[in-house]
Amino acid sequence: MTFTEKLEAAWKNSNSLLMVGLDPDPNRFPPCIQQSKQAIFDFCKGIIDATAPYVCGFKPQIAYFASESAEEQLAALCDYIHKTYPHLPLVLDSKRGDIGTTAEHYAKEAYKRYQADAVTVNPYMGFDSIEPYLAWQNKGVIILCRTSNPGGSDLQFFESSSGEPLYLHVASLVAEKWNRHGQCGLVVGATFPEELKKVRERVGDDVPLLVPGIGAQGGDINSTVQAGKNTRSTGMMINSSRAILYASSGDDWQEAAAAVAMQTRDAINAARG
Ligand SMILES: O=C(O)c1cc(=O)[nH]c(=O)n1[C@@H]1O[C@H](COP(=O)(O)O)[C@@H](O)[C@H]1O
Repeated sequence: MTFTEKLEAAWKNSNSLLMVGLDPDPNRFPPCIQQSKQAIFDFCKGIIDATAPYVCGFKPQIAYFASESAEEQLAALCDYIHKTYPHLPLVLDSKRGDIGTTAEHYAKEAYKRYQADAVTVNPYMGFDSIEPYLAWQNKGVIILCRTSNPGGSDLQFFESSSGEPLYLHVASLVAEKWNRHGQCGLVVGATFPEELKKVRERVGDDVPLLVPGIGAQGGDINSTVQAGKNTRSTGMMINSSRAILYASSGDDWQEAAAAVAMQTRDAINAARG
């Protein structure tokens, strides 16, 4: 099964476009978790089990694991997700970008070491920095396009001689040239619904969009869904990390995370119509 097929099945069978981001910050763990020798694994496993019924997938952000020398815990979590929730896509958020020979190792890191179904990458170095990921034909490559952060406008709005902003140029390159075997997706922030709409119009129904920026970053769910959904009312992995992970710092942290995940999923589904 390819990443795209797994994602389509997850949208359908889970009836959800919500992706839960795993950004474990030990400073924000509930006290009951903090003493554990593998607190990062235990916290993320608790979040995964609490929110699995409401999501179309999970998105671990590698920096939160690597900064705590917890790569082994990340690998164990990825293994846990695949064994316990084999139907849910795992998107490793690592935003790698380098020359081809190095990118081959970044691809192996994502798809072999961490068993990711897809990985986020930075397109700044162009196609030969993306091509090594495409060699893994069943895997997904989610390419940064119009990011959710304010600073994204510093470069992504830069206009080419034809007057087209860079983020739309990236969208066209991906949809028309780079998207071999239907492997590619794009990252577009929920904080920029106008641009999200333009990207969807540019790429059509079949390029999945990873859409961070609701919850903690303040993106509006209804605007996001109206702008980014495809004609099948799917097409998006709408990410929420902090709003779900840290819904409560008390003993009820799992129940609170589950409640926010369910509410978010339901709000997204209400907007899908
Ligand atoms: O690639 C990403 O997931 C990503 C792209 C982007 O433009 N903005 C963005 O916030 N993200 C990630 O989404 C997560 C933040 O989610 P929140 O905690 O819900 O704001 C972090 O892991 C970010 O790295």
